[in-house]
Amino acid sequence: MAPPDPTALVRLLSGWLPRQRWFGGKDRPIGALSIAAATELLPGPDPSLHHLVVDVRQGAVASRYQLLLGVRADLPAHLRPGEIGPVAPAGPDCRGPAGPALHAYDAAYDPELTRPLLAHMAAGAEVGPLRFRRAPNRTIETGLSAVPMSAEQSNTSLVFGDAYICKLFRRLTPGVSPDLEVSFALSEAHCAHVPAVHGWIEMETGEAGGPVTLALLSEYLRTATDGWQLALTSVRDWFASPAHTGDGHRGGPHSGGPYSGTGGEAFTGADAGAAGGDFAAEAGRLGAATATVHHDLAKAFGVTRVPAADVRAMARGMRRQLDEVGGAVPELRPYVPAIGAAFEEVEAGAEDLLFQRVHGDYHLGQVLRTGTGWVLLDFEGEPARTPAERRAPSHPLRDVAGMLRSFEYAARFMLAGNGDLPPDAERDLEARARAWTARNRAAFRGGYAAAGGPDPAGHAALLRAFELDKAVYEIRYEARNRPSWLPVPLRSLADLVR
Ligand SMILES: Nc1ncnc2c1ncn2[C@@H]1O[C@H](COP(=O)(O)OP(=O)(O)O)[C@@H](O)[C@H]1O
Ligand SMILES: O=P(O)(O)O[C@H]1O[C@H](CO)[C@@H](O[C@H]2O[C@H](CO)[C@@H](O)[C@H](O)[C@H]2O)[C@H](O)[C@H]1O
Repeated sequence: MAPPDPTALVRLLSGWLPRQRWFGGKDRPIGALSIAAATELLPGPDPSLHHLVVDVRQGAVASRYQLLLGVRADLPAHLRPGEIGPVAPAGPDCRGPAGPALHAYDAAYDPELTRPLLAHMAAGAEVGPLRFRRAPNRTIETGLSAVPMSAEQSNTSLVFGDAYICKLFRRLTPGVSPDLEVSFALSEAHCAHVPAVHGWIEMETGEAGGPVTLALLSEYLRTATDGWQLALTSVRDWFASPAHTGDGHRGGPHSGGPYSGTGGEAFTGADAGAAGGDFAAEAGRLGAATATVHHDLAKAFGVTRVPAADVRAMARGMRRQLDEVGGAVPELRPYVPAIGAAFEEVEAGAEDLLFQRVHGDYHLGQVLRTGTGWVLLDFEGEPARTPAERRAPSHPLRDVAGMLRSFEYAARFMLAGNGDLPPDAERDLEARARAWTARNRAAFRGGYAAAGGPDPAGHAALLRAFELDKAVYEIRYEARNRPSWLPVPLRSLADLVR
């Protein structure tokens, strides 16, 4: 089957792309869209599969996305949710419309078309500029069908049988993806806290920085549950448990125990440790796993002594982001002076620090609990940062701050979901949310320090600045991507700037 008429496709993609969860520029209109590369992966005749690289310009911002484009004469019902629209096959000169309309759709949802990706990786195939790779000393079982994950994601992941998960990066950045680079290095080092990497797909572009990573194939952890879901279950359980004060009955008190607010996070009153679904032991183990991964990252990529001048520059970078987000999100403005003061404190007290590769966008949705322990995922860094920023070494407490924020997020998210409550009930839940957050943050910090990570208590100003910087990032992220979530990070600012 001939490839679709590019003019019609460009028009359809301009309407379809902004509706996709993974499209990063939803807050700006598309100025121009063009197809930078098209590779026929399966000629068909029906269906056919094409790999597209699409360039999008929005004002001064240029971004690049990839798409697996399926084309069929008839679109079965199960593929209709991925429909992009009707296209005519390209004419002989590849421009004019010719023949009856065909259906163009997102082929990530079509197991018939995604199955060959696995076979290509196993064989180390090369199709046009696309290179399919198998990791050294790893096997890839072929013939498995893929089911796309339903999770809300920045990318699209396909689960092949129950053996592999293949993440198709949606937004492409020059060179090797930090996710592949870091996951592969840790997998080769047999780090127990990352899934094994089995293969990847890359594209030769001739640009500096080497081939662009298109996809990452990892071991699928079938029985794992993600940290966000586990944390929400624990908060829900704690919110629903009968009122008690942590004075010893119902299995308490935990207020004198190891997770009772070490590191200046004391809480009183409601005892979050007395609820059935207590998460603190898991939070402690997660802290320890994080310290182990930081240790393995330092071993694999090295450690750099960063002079105080660069630490000052980092604090000024935080200030710049604060001003940008404050300009775009009016609700942040009342907090700008206090947040700015925290960044100035780091700038004023700057000293040399040891930097290394870190996770970069660390939160409860990036960790899975398997039967044997915690596993870390998605070493891509924050989607809104430049590739150079994502790859740059940083202080490991940046990740600690990300996870501390995430405990706060889980409790606030559950709080926000309770609608209008009588004032007493609202006060009670607010106190419970604070108690749960304090307990789990303390447990995580304790586990991290005990396993050899830099002691969070010894770097209080730096950790606070990282947390505030993350909160500012989250406010921009939510304003752009999930406006109904904006109150979640905003409401925690009052506590954070106290
Ligand atoms: N190896 C794996 N085994 C099981 N589930 C996984 C694995 N990798 C990712 N997942 C699931 O897919 C979700 C999204 O993965 P992630 O790498 O964070 O993608 P994205 O970059 O698109 O956010 C995770 O939250 C997790 O639930
Ligand atoms: O898509 P990614 O996982 O790479 O990360 C982006 O999206 C995350 C949300 O899906 C966002 O995380 C924020 O929400 C989480 C709950 O959904 C919460 O656990 C995090 O603490 C909070 O930062 C992340 O910031 C963003 O980069």
